[in-house]
Amino acid sequence: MDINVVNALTYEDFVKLFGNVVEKCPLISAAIWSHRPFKDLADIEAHITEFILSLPDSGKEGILRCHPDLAGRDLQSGTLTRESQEEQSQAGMTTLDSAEVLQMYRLNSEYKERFGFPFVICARLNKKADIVGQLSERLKNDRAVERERAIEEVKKICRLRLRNIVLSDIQTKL
Ligand SMILES: NC(=O)N[C@H]1NC(=O)NC1=O
Repeated sequence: MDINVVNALTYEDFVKLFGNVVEKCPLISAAIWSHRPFKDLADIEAHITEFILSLPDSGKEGILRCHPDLAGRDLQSGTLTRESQEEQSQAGMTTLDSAEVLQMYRLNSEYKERFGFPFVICARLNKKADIVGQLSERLKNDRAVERERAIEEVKKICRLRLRNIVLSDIQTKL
């Protein structure tokens, strides 16, 4: 994908294309559009990171709360975003047996009860066993540490989603 094509996009098309690089947070792409022209994809990523890190803790937690649970209700009812569906599928979350679904439900609930936001991890970079292990492990963190840890995962998810957009045909997404 040519960065000049991206830089020529209207904000409507830019948000349509990049609006879900951070799950259900199109506000972020709408905000960084004004930083055009971008040098390259890494520059877009840097602006997204800068925006996220500039938020107060409540804003960062708001971003986390826009994420669906792994193997949660949205997956069961088929209401995940296309990106999240692909990611959860790659991590093996769509083929859990009923005992594993129950285990995820319990751990996700415990996590949300403790922190007030859902457990977020870059599913593409983790297999099923790693996700369960990390979920149990990160439950031990204190809230501030865990908030930053989860935001790091949001950045990883964002990087891979951006890369996916570049590799695919821009026209098919507009
Ligand atoms: N809760 C959570 O981590 N959700 C996600 N992770 C990921 O890679 N895609 C998601 O939707």
